[in-house]
Amino acid sequence: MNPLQRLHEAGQSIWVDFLRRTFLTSGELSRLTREDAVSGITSNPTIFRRAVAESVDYEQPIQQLVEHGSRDPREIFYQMALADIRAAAEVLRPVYVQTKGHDGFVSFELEPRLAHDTPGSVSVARHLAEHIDKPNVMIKVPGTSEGILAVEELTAAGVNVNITLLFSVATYEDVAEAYLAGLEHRLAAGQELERVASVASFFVSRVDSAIDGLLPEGSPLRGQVAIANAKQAYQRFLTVFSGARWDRLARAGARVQRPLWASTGTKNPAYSDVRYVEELIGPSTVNTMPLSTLDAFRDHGCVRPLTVLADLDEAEAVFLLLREHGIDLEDVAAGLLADGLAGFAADMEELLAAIAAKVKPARLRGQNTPTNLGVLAPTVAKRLDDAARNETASRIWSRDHTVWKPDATEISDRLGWLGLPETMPERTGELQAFVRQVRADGFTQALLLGMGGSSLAPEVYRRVLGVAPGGVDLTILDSTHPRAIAAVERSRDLEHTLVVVSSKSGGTVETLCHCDYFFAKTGRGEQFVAITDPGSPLEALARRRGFRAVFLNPPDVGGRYSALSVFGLLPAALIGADVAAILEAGAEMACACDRYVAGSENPGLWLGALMGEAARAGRDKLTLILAADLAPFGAWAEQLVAESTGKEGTGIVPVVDEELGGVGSYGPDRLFVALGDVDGLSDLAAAGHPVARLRVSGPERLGAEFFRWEFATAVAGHVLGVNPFDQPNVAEAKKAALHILKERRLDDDPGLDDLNGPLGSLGRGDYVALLAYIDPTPANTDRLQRIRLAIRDRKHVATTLGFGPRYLHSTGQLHKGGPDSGLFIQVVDETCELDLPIPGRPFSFGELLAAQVLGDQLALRRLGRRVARTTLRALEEATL
Ligand SMILES: O=P(O)(O)OC[C@H]1O[C@](O)(CO)[C@@H](O)[C@@H]1O
Ligand SMILES: O=C[C@H](O)[C@H](O)COP(=O)(O)O
Repeated sequence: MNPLQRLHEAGQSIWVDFLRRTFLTSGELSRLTREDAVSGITSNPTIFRRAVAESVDYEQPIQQLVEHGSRDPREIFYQMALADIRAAAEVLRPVYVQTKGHDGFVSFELEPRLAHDTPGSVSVARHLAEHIDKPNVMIKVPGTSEGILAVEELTAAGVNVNITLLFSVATYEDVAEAYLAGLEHRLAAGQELERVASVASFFVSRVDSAIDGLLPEGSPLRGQVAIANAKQAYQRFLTVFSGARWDRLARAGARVQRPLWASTGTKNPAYSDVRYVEELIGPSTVNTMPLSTLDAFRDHGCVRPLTVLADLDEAEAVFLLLREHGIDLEDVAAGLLADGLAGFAADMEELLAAIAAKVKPARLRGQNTPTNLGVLAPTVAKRLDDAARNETASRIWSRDHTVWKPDATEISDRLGWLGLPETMPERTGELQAFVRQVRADGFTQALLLGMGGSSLAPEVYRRVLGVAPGGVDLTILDSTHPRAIAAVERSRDLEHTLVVVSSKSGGTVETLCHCDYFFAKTGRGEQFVAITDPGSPLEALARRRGFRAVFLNPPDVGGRYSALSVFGLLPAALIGADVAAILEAGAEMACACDRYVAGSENPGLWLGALMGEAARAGRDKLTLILAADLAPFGAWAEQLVAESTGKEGTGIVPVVDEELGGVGSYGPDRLFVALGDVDGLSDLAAAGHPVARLRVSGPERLGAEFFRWEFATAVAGHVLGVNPFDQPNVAEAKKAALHILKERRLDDDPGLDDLNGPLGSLGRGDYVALLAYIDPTPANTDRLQRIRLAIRDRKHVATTLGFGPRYLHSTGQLHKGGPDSGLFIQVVDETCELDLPIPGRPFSFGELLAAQVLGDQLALRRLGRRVARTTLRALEEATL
């Protein structure tokens, strides 16, 4: 017999304080049970943290779980850990059977966050016990006062409990009392007692570590207190589990709650490495040992039976002396409990972080491949360090509004986008069923009416993905130009067109006017569907008019953050896109942006830090260079970035669809971000412009890109110190336009301007925004694009192009709230012979558009911004 076997013979159960997958699968545990009389296992968050972080055992299981759709590190942890616990329970089952339920247990610890939550502990422990579904499993509950209350309830419910983190004899007694009370409940209820088992994990070596530090160097008390403390606990055990009260329970089949000596690995190398085993040998006890202690004891452990009962007088003397030193063991125990919980909590967090780092699927790894961040590299690196220190990503995921502003208004109720990849899969069935019915009812086309956040993502889906077999063709209308409306109307078979009215607020004037216009044309509610927030005026209108359906979106999702909500996904479903795959891609990116993924590994955090720091360093022209198959994504990202960051006099000016030029075309105010496969950036990088490349593996990855940019924009807002979820200046132009219409002030229009002055005013760091209130045809777009490039190359300033009123719901916020560096050139029709009335309104579409031109001009002028009005032809003459 080796010393371990002799220890077993002396009445002590030997458990190992260790767990790892290969420990089970290699047959090692099984060998230990055969050769070393090992009869149990304990685990805790530290053990799991080390198992995952310090071995390769979990690489493959994690990848497999990810492939099966698991994303959340916590969920992955439970899947893996519980699989291990079950497997260990199987290995130990023969012991359990042979000992008739006395031994052969595996312990799994509750998360430390439940330590002060009795109902939470009870419910999670019961759930775990049911879920693991093995008779020889114990759930570990900490010995806090709330934990002890849970022990009573759990015992009464027949759950095996291992009470952990016990340092004080008084607390030990409370624990034993809770166990007895739990058994008595069972007895009173006529339930069996025999299958209920429990151990009380009394920690040993940690007590010496704490007390030794309080004693003077060379004190003979050093290294004595932990064992004396445990011996006292054993004395209490003998008392509690004897006498009439216990006998009554024992007669009904109850098992004693065995003291388990935990923390028996020697921490102080000056002490014997088997000290906390040799000194505490006795019947009805368990010693859980780390593998090193197990090996040491097998090698040179000495079994003197009943050491736990030896030298009790000395133990008493130790306590007296301790008091003379003014050390209160109860205080020390309380501190050790608090430290123990904090340590396990930290290990749990680290464990989840380690899982998250492995979860990130290979295809999202290395997403951030900066060609050359040049001058920005140190500031971005510093920002990422700060983010790690301040737990920025973690706080964003915890929806902590103070990441942005001390006031929660329009922040706390705007963070729903973070959860969409997780929550929206529930609704895909509903969306697809709707589309099937629409098709079955003969609709072959769809027309989406919406502005900004309610139309830009649908437009990206439609233009990037096309219409799949089984989908309906989708057109988006976000112009009030009469010719654009007439063109849309002409291009479709209205009778077979489903009209999607999309507005979060349900009060956007353009959308409601479009809705009235097309409703008057068809008069059939079943041709219409609304997407809106619960309780909006559009919901009421849709119900009044008998729309075919009303899709209510979660109200905590802001318009420009709604691509992965119903606002984006219903239109995507209509064109036959694989909505589940879009969300899957979004979920992968959400996972890559997780709180546990730090620094440059976190695609959203990294991009946000880059955009924000670039803007702070004067490189506020975020120039997006998109691969051809992703080009339509630019308009969506433009709204997201501009409307989110352009406020309080700061902001990022997104520059999209500006053809790539030579090095000389650009000033030092640019940051280039390339998406997908694009060439031609090396010269810019070589010339010192910061250039970042984001890998996108194909259009089907749109869901991931939406999420990446949303997260990045939220981070950029944090870096700039603004609230990225409001749009405080949008109302100014809206109000002005409605006032003009109400007061019939269209005749006050100041007319056209000479462009020489404004163009001559352009300086370094400025940008020119072409605001086109003309028909947004491809031909007009081409002409405006040529003008942009000419201005850029001649004046070395960034240029943007937006059609009105569409841009009002996108970059309009930035124009008014952002930095005062824009020159705004409104491009209007020379004449417009066509106008369209709006049913039930005292103004036409032509008048609405004219009022919007004037309204925005007034709003810009009031803020002292440079604004000029011209026609396309005059602009060509002035610039080409
Ligand atoms: O979805 P709604 O409420 O019609 O709003 C459309 C757009 O208008 C804005 O509120 C700006 O006017 C955007 O933020 C929004 O995306
Ligand atoms: O149940 C076992 C305990 O968690 C373990 O023994 C603690 O040991 P430590 O003090 O070495 O961390």
